[in-house]
Amino acid sequence: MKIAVPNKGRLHDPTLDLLDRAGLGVEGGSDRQLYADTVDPDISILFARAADIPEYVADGAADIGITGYDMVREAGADLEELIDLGFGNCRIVLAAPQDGDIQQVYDLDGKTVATEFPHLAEEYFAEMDVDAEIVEVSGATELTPHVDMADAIIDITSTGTTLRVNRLEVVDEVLKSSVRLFARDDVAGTEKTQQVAMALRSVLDADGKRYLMLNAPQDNLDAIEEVIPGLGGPTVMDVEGQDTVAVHAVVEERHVFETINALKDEGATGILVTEIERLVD
Ligand SMILES: Nc1ncnc2c1ncn2[C@@H]1O[C@H](COP(=O)(O)OP(=O)(O)OP(=O)(O)O)[C@@H](O)[C@H]1O
Ligand SMILES: O=P(O)(O)OC[C@H]1O[C@H](OP(=O)(O)OP(=O)(O)O)[C@H](O)[C@@H]1O
Ligand SMILES: [Mg+2]
Repeated sequence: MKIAVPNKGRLHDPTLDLLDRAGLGVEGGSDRQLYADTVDPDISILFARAADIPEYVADGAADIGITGYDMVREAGADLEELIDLGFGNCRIVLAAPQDGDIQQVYDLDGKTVATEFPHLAEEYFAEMDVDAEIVEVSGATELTPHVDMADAIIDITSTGTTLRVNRLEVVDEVLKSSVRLFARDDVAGTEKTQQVAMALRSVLDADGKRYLMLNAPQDNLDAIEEVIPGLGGPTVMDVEGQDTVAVHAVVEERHVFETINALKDEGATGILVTEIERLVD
């Protein structure tokens, strides 16, 4: 099984970090390598440009891939989306100079739009029934309206800083994107793919959760259980030869502070809070 992973850019580090936390750490450095092994002998990594990953997976150079949804849509690749990995959140937007003539997409009939996403742009204007000329650029798209190359752009925004600095404003949203795990249809259902998906999901599920351990007086167990919020009932274990039970539970990080205070009030002792690396159901 080969997983295609961004070789550089902003998606590289978070992707390797996520694989590592999922127990699929990449062996050896990843600098400028094309292939790398993981700790699982059956799983290797193919490093590729984020934009090329959809095609590599579709063509069989890799089996599954991690990249932005925008990249998959731009490539027009027919891939199955398995998990939203929750990072690389951004929007592809139509943007035009602030206080200019372009107030809405329909103002672009007969006008020019610069973008690194010509395929998405074609689809978008076809859907809007607007006849705009699309100019493909390979970067610094935000400059083009100021050098009379284009009347508007279709580009990525997340914080909005780049648009603001370039005196552009959003006219319409074309696509919402985030980094996701994709698979070719014929491998989406295999056991190995499902195992990788489960491992990645277990890391996401553990995010923001804490493991709580404590000792509680046996006769106050009901009150103690009441205090521990949600996420499936706590695990209770007898402590031999004592009137005390050990209680373990998974708790949302944001509830830890109030929960500990409430537990103390109910007579809990030896309270331990630890991080959770993975949560497999
Ligand atoms: N500002 C951003 N905020 C959040 N996600 C982003 C942002 N810019 C890009 N992305 C996501 O990351 C993906 C890859 O962008 P990135 O800039 O890392 O690649 P790249 O431009 O090809 O890298 P490089 O220019 O170094 O080759 C995009 O397709 C998008 O899904
Ligand atoms: O809304 P913002 O938070 O400002 O982010 C948007 C910018 O981020 C990306 O560029 P990136 O930083 O990847 O540089 P690049 O053009 O070299 O890819 C994107 O192409 C935008 O220019
Ligand atoms: Mg970029």
